[in-house]
Amino acid sequence: MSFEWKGRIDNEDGPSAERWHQRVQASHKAESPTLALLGFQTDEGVARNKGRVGAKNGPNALRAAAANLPINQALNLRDDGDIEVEGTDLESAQVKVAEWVTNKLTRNEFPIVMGGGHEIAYASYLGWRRWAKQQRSLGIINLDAHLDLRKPNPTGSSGTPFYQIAQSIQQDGGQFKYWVLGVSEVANTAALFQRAEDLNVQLTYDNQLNLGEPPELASQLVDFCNAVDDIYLTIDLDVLQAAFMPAVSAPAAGGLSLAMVERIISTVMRSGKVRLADLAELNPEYDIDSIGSKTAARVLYRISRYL
Ligand SMILES: N=CN[C@@H](CCC(=O)O)C(=O)O
Ligand SMILES: [Mn+2]
Ligand SMILES: [Mn+2]
Repeated sequence: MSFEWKGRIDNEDGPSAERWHQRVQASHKAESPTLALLGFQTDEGVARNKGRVGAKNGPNALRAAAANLPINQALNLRDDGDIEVEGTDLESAQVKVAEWVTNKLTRNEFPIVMGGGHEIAYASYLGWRRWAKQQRSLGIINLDAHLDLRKPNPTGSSGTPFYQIAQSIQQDGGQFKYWVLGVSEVANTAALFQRAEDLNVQLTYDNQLNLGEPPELASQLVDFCNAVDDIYLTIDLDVLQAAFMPAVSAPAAGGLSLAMVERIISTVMRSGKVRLADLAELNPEYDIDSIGSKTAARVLYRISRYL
C-alpha cells in the first residue's frame, strides 16, 4: 500500500515551521545527515507466533502520525516505501529488508525499519551483518516487554529474532551482546529466562525502571555502547504502558513510561554508536484516538534528534 505524505502547512511562519511531510518531499542536502525509512508491511511473523494480527498496517499508521512532527534540525528524510511478504514467504522479505539496510549503511545513511512484527529485528541484523563483513562488533539494545528468544518452531516468527541473531553471531565466532530493557516478569516463561541466562543476556525489568531511574543506568548504557563498534537499537512498542501505547500485538501489563523510553533512547543515541534502528509491533487495529501511533511517532522523533 503506497502512502501519500501530507499534513498541516503553516505558510505564515515560513521555513522554520517545516514538518516531516514537507521534508520527506524536499530535495536532499549533501551536508545533512539522512534518516531513511522503510515499512515492513506484514502480519506473517505475528501470525506464526500465535499473536493477534494487524501490524501490517503499522508503517502507514506511523507515517501518518509522523507527518506533522516538526523539523528542528538539519536532517534529510527519505521514505523508501515498503517491503511486503508474498504469501507466507517471510524469509525472502527479510532478505529484501536486509539488502535495503546494507545499502543504507553503505551510503552512510541511518536506516529505520517500521514494523510489522519484531521479526524485523532479524532482517535489520542481517543487513548490518552484510555491511560489517565480520570486521565489526555489535551490541543490541532492545526495549521490549518480551525477550524474543524463542527457538524457531520450525521457522522464525516475531518471537524468535534474537535467538536467530545469537545463533548467527556465534556461528561467525562473535559474541552475542544483547540487553533487553523493560522486560516483564509475567510476560516471559521460565524457559525463556533460562535461555537468556544461557546466552548471557543483560536484563532490566520494567519494575526496576518504574521506581525512578536507577542511578547507575546511564553509565551502564554508556559502557555497553563503548564496548562495541556498532549499536543496533530496536524498540518493541509493547515495552510502553498501555496508556501510551494501546496499539500493539501483545500488550503486557505494566511497561515503561514514555519519558523513560525517551530517556533511554537519548542516552544510547548520544553514544554516537547507533548505526540502525527499528520500531516493531505497532498494531493500529487496537489504537485509541491514534494515541499509540502518535507515541510511536514521538519515539521516532526522539531517535532522529541525535542524528
Ligand atoms: N514478539 C514477541 N511476542 C511475544 C508474544 C507474547 C504473547 O503473545 O503473549 C512472545 O513471543 O513472547
Ligand atoms: Mn514485545
Ligand atoms: Mn519483541
